[in-house]
Parts: sequence; C-alpha cells; structure tokens
Amino acid sequence: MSRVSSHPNIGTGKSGRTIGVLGSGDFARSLAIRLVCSGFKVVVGSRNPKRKAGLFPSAAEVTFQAEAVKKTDVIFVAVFREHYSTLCDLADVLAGKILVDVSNNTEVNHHKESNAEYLASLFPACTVVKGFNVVSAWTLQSGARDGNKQVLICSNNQEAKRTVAEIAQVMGFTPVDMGCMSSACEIENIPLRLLPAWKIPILLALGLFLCFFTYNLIRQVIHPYIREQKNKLYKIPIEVVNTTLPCVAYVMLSLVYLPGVLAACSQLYYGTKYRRFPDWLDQWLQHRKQIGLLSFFCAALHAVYSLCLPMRRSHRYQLIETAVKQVMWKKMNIWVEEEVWRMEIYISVGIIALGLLSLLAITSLPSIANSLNWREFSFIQSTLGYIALVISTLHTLTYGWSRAFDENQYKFYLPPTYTLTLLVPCTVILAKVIFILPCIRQRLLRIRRGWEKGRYVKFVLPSATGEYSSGETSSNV
Ligand SMILES: Cc1cc2nc3c(=O)[nH]c(=O)nc-3n(C[C@H](O)[C@H](O)[C@H](O)COP(=O)(O)OP(=O)(O)OC[C@H]3O[C@@H](n4cnc5c(N)ncnc54)[C@H](O)[C@@H]3O)c2cc1C
Ligand SMILES: NC(=O)C1=CN([C@@H]2O[C@H](COP(=O)(O)OP(=O)(O)OC[C@H]3O[C@@H](n4cnc5c(N)ncnc54)[C@H](OP(=O)(O)O)[C@@H]3O)[C@@H](O)[C@H]2O)C=CC1
Ligand code: HEM
Ligand SMILES: [Cu+2]
Ligand SMILES: [Fe+3]
Repeated sequence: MSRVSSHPNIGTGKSGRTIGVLGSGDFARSLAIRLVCSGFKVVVGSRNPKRKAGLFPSAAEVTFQAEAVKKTDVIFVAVFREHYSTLCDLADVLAGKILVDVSNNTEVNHHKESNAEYLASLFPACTVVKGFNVVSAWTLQSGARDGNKQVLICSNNQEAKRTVAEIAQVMGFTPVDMGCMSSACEIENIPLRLLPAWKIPILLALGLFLCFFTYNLIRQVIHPYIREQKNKLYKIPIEVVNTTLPCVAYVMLSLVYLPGVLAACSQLYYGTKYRRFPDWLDQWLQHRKQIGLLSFFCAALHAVYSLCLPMRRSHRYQLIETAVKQVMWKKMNIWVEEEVWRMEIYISVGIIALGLLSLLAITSLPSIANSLNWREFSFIQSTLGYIALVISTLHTLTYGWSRAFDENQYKFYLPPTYTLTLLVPCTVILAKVIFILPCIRQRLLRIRRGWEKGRYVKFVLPSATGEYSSGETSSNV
C-alpha cells in the first residue's frame, strides 16, 4: 500500500505486532487493509484460503484458520454470530488468546445474550473484547478521516481491553472505554438505532403538520367546494402546505422556549432549584435542540415556498383576471396604502426572523458550539432565540392584521389559521417579560444560585461536643 510509508505510526514499535483476522468477507477485507496500512502484520484465517487470497493486499498472509490463529495472540472474529459455533474446532489453538468480537445484529435485542457474551461462552479459555462493530467496513477502508472516528470497546479483562484500544489508536480511531462485558449488548444496539433523540421531536412535528394541514384543507379547499361548488384542489401542493409549514415552524419555536418558562415557574413556585422536574419536563428540556432545528427546517421551507407563490401559473391567471375586471369596471386606482405597507413589513420581518434562526442552527453544529464559550452560546441560543420568537410573532401579526375581525375570513366558523398559532408563543413571550421584571428576576437569580425558600442559610459554629447542629438549616453556599 502506498500509504504505509507515510503513516506516522510506522516504526513506533507497536506496529510490528501480528494481528489475526478470522473470516474473509467485507469486514475482514477492510480490516486487513486498514491494519496493513497502519503497519501491522496481518494473518487472515479462511476456510478456503486459496480462493480468497486474491481479495487481500499482498502484504497480508491468507491461510487456513488453524494456521492463522497459531501465529498471533489477537484475533478479530469477522464472522457472523450464526457461524460462531463452526469455529469450535479451533478452541484448543485459540486458548489463552484475545478474541475481538466485531459483530452486529440485524434487530435490537434479537438474542437473549449479546454476541460477545455468546462468543465468550463458546470459548471460555479465551479473553473476549467487544469492539469495532460501530465502524462500517466502508469507514475502515477509507480510514478514520471520513465517518465515525470512535470505537467503543468493552471487556472484563482490563489488559486485553488496553491492547485492543492501542490497536484502534494506531489505526487512527478514538477508542472509548465502555467498561465491562455487560455493556456489549448496548454497544451492539448502537448501529441499529435510528436517530433516537429525534424520534419525539419528529413525531411532534408530524402531528402538528397533520392537524394544521387538515384545518387548512377544510378552510381552503373543502369550504369553497361545499359552499360554492368550486374546485380548489390545485391549492393543496403549495398554498395549503405553505399555510401549514409556517404554523408548524412558529408553534415548534415557541415549544422550544416553553419548557424553560415552565422550569422557571416551578422554581419560583417551590422556591428552590433542588427539586427535580417531573420526567416529562426533563425530557422536553433535553429535546429542545431537535425541536428547534425542526422548527428552523420548516421555516426555511416556508420561505422558499413563499418565494415561489408569485411564479405559479394560477397566480398569473388570477392577475390577468383581476386586470380584465378592472378594465370592465373602469376602476383605475387599486393601490391600497395599508395593504402595501402590511406586506412590505411582514416579509421584511419574516426574513430577519429566518436569519436569526439560521444563526441558532449554525451555532448548534458541534464544531461551532465548541468554539464558543458558555456566555456566547447562551446569548445566541437564549437571547437571540427569544428575539427570533418575538420577530416571528410580529411577522405573523402583521401578516394576519385585521383578518381575525373580518367575518368573511371565518369558514364554517373556523378562524384564520394564524390566530390559532398565536396562543402558545404569546404566552411564552408574556411569561418571559414577567421574568425580566426586576423583583421576579432577582428572586429567580437567587434561587438559581442556591437560595431556598423557608430555609435559612445559617453558619453554625461547632458546638461544645464538636458536632455541627443539624436540623431545618441547610447550607448550600
Ligand atoms: C434553530 C435552533 C437550534 C438550536 N440548537 C440548540 C443547541 O444546539 N443546543 C441546545 O441546547 N439548544 C438548542 N436550541 C434550543 C434553545 O435555543 C436552547 O435550549 C436555549 O438555550 C433555550 O433558552 P431558554 O432561555 O429557554 O432556557 P435556559 O437558558 O436553558 O433556561 C431555562 C430554565 O430552565 C432551567 N433548565 C434548563 N435546562 C435544564 C436542565 N437540563 N435541568 C434543570 N434545569 C434546566 C434553567 O435553570 C432555567 O431556569 C436550538 C433552538 C433553535 C430554534
Ligand atoms: N460489513 C460491515 O460493514 C460490518 C460487519 N460487521 C460484522 O463483521 C462480521 C462479518 O461481516 P461481513 O464481513 O460483512 O460478512 P461476510 O458474509 O462478508 O463475511 C463473513 C465471513 O465469515 C467467514 N466464515 C467463517 N465460518 C463461516 C461459516 N460457517 N459460514 C459462513 N461463513 C463463515 C467466511 O470466510 P471464509 O469463507 O474465508 O471462512 C465469510 O467470508 C459480522 O459479524 C458483522 O456483523 C461489523 C461492523 C460492520
Ligand atoms: C424569508 C423569510 C420569510 C418569508 C419570505 C415569509 C413569507 C411569508 C408569507 C408570504 C406569508 C403569507 C403566506 C400566504 O399568503 O399564505 C407568511 C405567513 C406566515 N409566516 Fe412567514 N415568511 C418568512 C419567515 C417566517 C418565519 C421564520 C416564521 C416563523 C417561525 C414565519 C411564520 C409565518 C406564519 C405563522 C405565517 C401565517 C400563516 C397563515 O396562517 O397563513 N415566517 N410568511
Ligand atoms: Cu445483554
Ligand atoms: Fe440471529
């Protein structure tokens, strides 16, 4: 391999080690290539070495399983769990060696015990280490530059774990110690998880989307059909979606800041910060990032949809129709100053809100978040986030204007959609304004520094017996 010579670990001493690989599949091949590139000697054990040798780099030795195992102390078992039992013939030659279990499952908790624990039970004379299953064959081959850099490792034997961690490090990965063998199950489930932190926020977004979509469909499509027999189905792909998306974005944005308000209310009410929040509030606080990013996603789509509103054919027909009517009715001046200003303002304000949200989204990238200190991060996330919420509210209010008071806007007695979205955001903003009032603010700040209602912080001198008198008092300072 051409990269061998440029590898920094060549000649460090560790690299002279011989590593065994059982199996000759995709994973075994990528692993062998990576090991060779990192300066290790590699022996591959296959049931059919003659046929498989051509698939491996020439620096790797491909031989029979038993031959390969004899030449090394560390063996990667790149074979599926189902075939572990076929390796039992090798038990004698494997005795005393380190077996690295790299296997994955196809389903979460498919088997009672983890694959690694199963392997350990088949080879009681070996030391089993779980690891490398979280990197794909592809990542191995392209090196640690692309894809996941972390390799999670666990074992009951510290020595063996350290050996495997060192190998991972020389290969360019970051080993992460996950403790003893009982973690294997958890490690094996990691590659099977699908966006765990996103599940609830995505369901929330879909739920809101569905509710608002149905509401808008009734108002914009079903109402004209029932009342006037007019077919307005063409509105579904853009107009209905573009009334739904901004509502989802706006409500989700307020749901990012609502749990902070509830947390503060709870702290004020109980007069302490040492009381645990209920589980649902804890969960909610932890999902704010994902909820916020989904809100940003919907808002960005809304902006693009809004930009295409005037480029549609239906819009052009409507323009011409209005122009013709104008000519027929000999009406010259249709300019309404108020309408002009309303639109100029709500579009401009919408753009600013989206700009601020983009800033929040950018700072949530780990590399950027890491380059900010705590104060900078919380200024952008908390202060600018609230400003974005206020500006989005202005956008929605200037867009809605007096429509809420116009009888013609009520379809089947259903008010315009924007009025429904205002409730939560306005409550959040109002609560925040109250929390900024000096007296409340002082109290919150005190509570967050550890002050507790009804508990006096007394500094008690040691009594004559040499013990501190306890009781109702506590010292949290
Ligand atoms: C586009 C976008 C991207 C976002 N990206 C991120 C991101 O990368 N990371 C992120 O964290 N948020 C992110 N958010 C969510 C949000 O901006 C932040 O969580 C923000 O700091 C919330 O501000 P806050 O003032 O409401 O809450 P906070 O400043 O967190 O404080 C609110 C109250 O809750 C209490 N509190 C907060 N968390 C806890 C807790 N875990 N346990 C106990 N008490 C608690 C505080 O003491 C305080 O009383 C993002 C939002 C958007 C819209
Ligand atoms: N592919 C990937 O990206 C990843 C794979 N893994 C894990 O690595 C292991 C191997 O996966 P992968 O390389 O993709 O699978 P493959 O099917 O490509 O390779 C499996 C290899 O096992 C060997 N083997 C040994 N005994 C048997 C037997 N009795 N029956 C069939 N084959 C046997 C075969 O080699 P021979 O014929 O030479 O003996 C075969 O090449 C699995 O446990 C998998 O979960 C983990 C992370 C990622
Ligand atoms: C570049 C940025 C933006 C532009 C150009 C824009 C444009 C528009 C337009 C044209 C409308 C009217 C849609 C219609 O006629 O049906 C609208 C409505 C709305 N916008 Fe925006 N917007 C932007 C950003 C945002 C942001 C960031 C939010 C909130 C997070 C938001 C929330 C809303 C809401 C709630 C409505 C009312 C929807 C309704 O009930 O019909 N917008 N916006
Ligand atoms: Cu388990
Ligand atoms: Fe199975």
